[in-house]
Amino acid sequence: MENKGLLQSKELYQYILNTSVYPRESEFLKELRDATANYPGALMGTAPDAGQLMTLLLGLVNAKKTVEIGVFTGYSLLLTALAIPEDGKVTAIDVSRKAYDDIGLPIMQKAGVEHKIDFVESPALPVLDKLLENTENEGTFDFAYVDADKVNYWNYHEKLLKLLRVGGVVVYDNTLWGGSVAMSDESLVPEPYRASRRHSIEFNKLIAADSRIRMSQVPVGDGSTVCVRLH
Ligand SMILES: C[S@@+](CC[C@H](N)C(=O)[O-])C[C@H]1O[C@@H](n2cnc3c(N)ncnc32)[C@H](O)[C@@H]1O
Ligand SMILES: O=c1cc(-c2ccc(O)cc2)oc2c(O)c(O)ccc12
Repeated sequence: MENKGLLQSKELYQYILNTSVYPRESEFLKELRDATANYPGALMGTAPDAGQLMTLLLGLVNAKKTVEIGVFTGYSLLLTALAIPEDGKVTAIDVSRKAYDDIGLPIMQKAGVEHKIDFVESPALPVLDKLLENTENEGTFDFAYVDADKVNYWNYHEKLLKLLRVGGVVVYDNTLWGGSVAMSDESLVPEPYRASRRHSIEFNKLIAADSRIRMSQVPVGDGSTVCVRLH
């Protein structure tokens, strides 16, 4: 497979996938990953090692009510739906449901988890605002996953902290943005990474200074920042 990781060698990343990730990956997740491989934008899918960390965290917090921003074909959505209980719910938000309908939905149905998914086709900010309009939603979400437009990560963070319960977890994907966040010379940054890079750098600074959360920057996949709401 192509090197989607940030480690010192492709071989080391492949070793981790082959030894620790793929043997434990659900057959439905593998099917979705394989089906996504030839779909336009395939590189955007959540990396399987980052997905495995999400599954671990969903279990640790006994996640039942969750929200996801950025679905694409649905790798992270499927692992969430598989991890939550039968009466759990994931509100899945994406500006377009085409990739989900083309690839993910039939696999969700086969996996028997479609009933746990509430897909909302919309930009995410107004959906979060709508959730917050209903004060009963405040502090009730166990888990959130953000894997969409980098420019809005901080806006998502402010709203998600209101929706999460104390002890709830939010995971932000792509926070190392292909390693570009640490490149001192802008001209060395590959063109596709340039536009979002400064947003990721700014977000990483803000989140590291946020006293409302406990956090860890984990170098799985393209960088996952794991945050726990403290109070
Ligand atoms: C990196 S992909 C998500 C990958 C997905 N988590 C997975 O595991 O395959 C990013 C997605 O975010 C969506 N997106 C971009 N901007 C958005 C916004 N403002 N609100 C909601 N979704 C958005 C895109 O349509 C795209 O499908
Ligand atoms: O172009 C990308 C690439 C990724 C990406 C890179 C490496 C990984 O291990 C995982 C994902 O993610 C993207 C993304 O989340 C996005 O919103 C746009 C583009 C890309």
